[in-house]
Formats: sequence, structure tokens, C-alpha cells
Amino acid sequence: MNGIEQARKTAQELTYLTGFGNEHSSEAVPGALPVGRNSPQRAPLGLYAEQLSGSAFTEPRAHNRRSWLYRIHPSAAHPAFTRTDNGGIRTAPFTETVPDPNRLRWNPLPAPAPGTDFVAGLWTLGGNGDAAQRTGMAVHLYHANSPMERRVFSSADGELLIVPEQGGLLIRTEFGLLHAEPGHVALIPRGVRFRVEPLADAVRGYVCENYGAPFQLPDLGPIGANGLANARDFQAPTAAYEDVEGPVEVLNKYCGNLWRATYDHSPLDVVAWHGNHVPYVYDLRRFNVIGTISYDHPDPSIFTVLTSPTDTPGLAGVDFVVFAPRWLVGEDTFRPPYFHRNVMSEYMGLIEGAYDAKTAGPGGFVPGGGSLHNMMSAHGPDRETFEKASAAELKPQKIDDGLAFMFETRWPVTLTEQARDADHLQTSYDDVWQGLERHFRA
Ligand SMILES: O=C(O)Cc1cc(O)ccc1O
Ligand SMILES: [Fe+2]
Repeated sequence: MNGIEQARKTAQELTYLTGFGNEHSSEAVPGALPVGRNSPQRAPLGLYAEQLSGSAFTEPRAHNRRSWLYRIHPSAAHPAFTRTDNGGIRTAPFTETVPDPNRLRWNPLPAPAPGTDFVAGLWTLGGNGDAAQRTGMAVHLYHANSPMERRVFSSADGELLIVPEQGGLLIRTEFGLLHAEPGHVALIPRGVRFRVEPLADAVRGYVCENYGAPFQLPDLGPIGANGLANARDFQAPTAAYEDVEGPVEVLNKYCGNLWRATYDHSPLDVVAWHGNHVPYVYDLRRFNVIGTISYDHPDPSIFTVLTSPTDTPGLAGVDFVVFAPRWLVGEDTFRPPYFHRNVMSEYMGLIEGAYDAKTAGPGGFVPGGGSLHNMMSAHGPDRETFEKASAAELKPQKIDDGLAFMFETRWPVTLTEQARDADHLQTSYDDVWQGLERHFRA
């Protein structure tokens, strides 16, 4: 078996703990978890006990996140970190360019050079806020063709929501292993160490780095007790550890820069853990889509999978929104997304197929590509979509030829230089709204 086949087999055999925000516990070796206390005088099996906090100690219980890890070496036993090249990774505040009011769209990233792993293949498009202030977010893309071998990464700047678009990933974390295929998302909490093994010769996707409050499930209000992303469908890993001595490169993204240290062991050496600050995967096809059964096109907030709240109720630092297969039945309704100008800024990506506001095909909105409709920029259906939908017979229609998503954020997204100057930035995106004819008759 080659490396990819081996990793696939491992991925297929994984078991998970289910439920969003649960107090999970897991041990890879029976007896590794202390009973009835977190920090006994001597932890079981000679392990070191360590707390990892995802919220301040004093945050309200409903928002409090922490886990206890029982590991072979304490995390504190490491040599000094030194600065290393940031590669294609950039962090807020984004000051390389000025915020751009234009509608922008990119084709997919070009194929990476041979030997590119997940970290080397991370490429920042832009973002907002300030990582050191723990506000805002970044949009990254990744492309890779090699596993991270003896190389481990973490971001102290924010949690990472990984959205595979091409090829699956086996993600080995301190908490255990995750398997994410296109159509799934994986979340790595702030500071959690992990390494990625591609499950295909070439993999590609998107990453939202959320510097703000950890993603949570949105409140459901009048929707009721069920619906949208159901808590039970979120899957956390079971404990699995690497007992590896010898050099491991540990990369730490810290307040915008990459730092490295060579450890004499793998830091993925957690034998047991318990807590609610955990990585997880979620299958977007399990999203319970809610929409109109009467008329009008509802706002896409009903498609929110996860939200990062800010101090202003209802105003998200970033929402992760999915446009999943669904039925459209609205009567006397323009069914695709409407024309609009939004105070929020919208980065959209396409995991598969087509998106119902845009004509599919090369040069359009394609899988692996992305669009940015920044605060107040006018956008909506392209001309062809508008004409078709205005004339369509309004029988029930199933939208099941694509899977698109949006990172919607309260602040404008400022581009990196590499995104502004990229060869894969489309030059005539504005044209999709050309030729929308005047129909006014007084
Ligand atoms: O711009 C977009 O395509 C995203 C979007 C979808 C929708 O159904 C309504 C508003 C909106 O911003
Ligand atoms: Fe929009």
C-alpha cells in the first residue's frame, strides 16, 4: 500500500464522538483519563496533565471552552521558537492594499509545485480585523500534493475552518484523527496542533481563519428546537497519539508570523483528553435547509451553519453559510438570489457544480474559484440568470447540481497583494451584469 492508500484506509476506519459543544472524553489507552479530578498528584500512566483554554477562565458557562489533555510530554517542554518565512500566509491587520469596492472573482489557484504540503500551500486572499485583538477573519486557499511529514502546524491567531473542494484530507490533531472529504468541513480550534495528509494526489480547498469568538451554532428563534445544522451531526475525534521521538518541525502561526521550533518528539502525543474545546468535522449534506413555502427569496442567513458572534447581538464577525441542495417552490417569486447591496461583506466559494445566481462554466464561478462582494458592492444574479429566472415557469424545482458556501463578515475584506495581482483574478467579472436591459414603461 502506498502512503495515500494507507491514509485512506486509516480515514475510513475512524470512529467519532458526536454532538456540538459536548463535554466529550476519550482515552486511547484504558485508564489514561483520571477519574473525578482533572489534575491528580500523579496523572495516570505517567502522563502529564495540561489544560488548553479556548475562552477566558471567567466567561459565562455557555461560552466557556477548555479541554484537559493527558500527554506523554508536557507542551511546555520545547526549545525556543525562531521566525521563519511566512510563505503565502498573511494576517490581519491587512495593509498591503486598500479595501476595494469592486466585485471581484478568481479562478482556482494554479497547481502547486511538487512537494507542497498543506502549510506550504496556504495562500491568503485577504481578511479584516486584527489577529492580536482577536477580531476579524482571513480567507485563505490551500493546495497541496504532499503529506506533512514530521511537520506540525497550529495557529494561535484563530480557529481554522477547512473547506475541502478537491480531494479528501486526513487531519491528525492532538485530539485524534479527522477525515474531511469535499462536502465536509473540518474545524481546528485556536492553538491546536495538527498535520495534514492528502487523500488524493492533489488536494485543494478554502480556509476561514476566525480570529474572533469561536464558531457556534446559530440560535434558531422561531424555527424551533431543530433544523439548520443539527448539533448531533458534528463529529469530534477519539483520542489517538503519536509516540514518536526524534526531530519534528513545529510551526506556530503567532500574531501574523510563522515561528518554528524543532522538537525532539511529536507534540501529537495526547493519550487521553476530555472537554468541550475540540476539533470536529461536519458533513454539509446533513444541513437541514429551510426556505420559503409561500413566496419571496429569504435572506441567506437561514443557511448559516456556524456563526462567530461579536459584542453586538446578531452582528457576526463571520458567518459560515452553505447553499445546499434544496427545493424552490416560491409562487410569483424571482427565485435565485436577488439584486442587493449588503452592509456585510461576502466571500463565496464553490465546492461542487454550479451556483444558482451565476452561469456555470469556464471563466465563470467555478469550483475552487471564489468571489468577493465587499460591503455595499452591488451584486446579484448575472444577466443570463436574471433573464431565465424572470421567464421561468414556476413549478417546484430541485436545486441539486452544486454546493456553494459563503464566509460573510461584518467588516470589508482587504486583499493581500498576491490576491490583487494574481493571474487567476478574472479581469472582466463586471461584464456578467452587462446587457441587463431597460424594461421600464411609465
Ligand atoms: O450574493 C450571493 O449570491 C449570496 C446571497 C444569496 C442569497 O440567496 C441572498 C443574498 C445573498 O447575498
Ligand atoms: Fe450577496
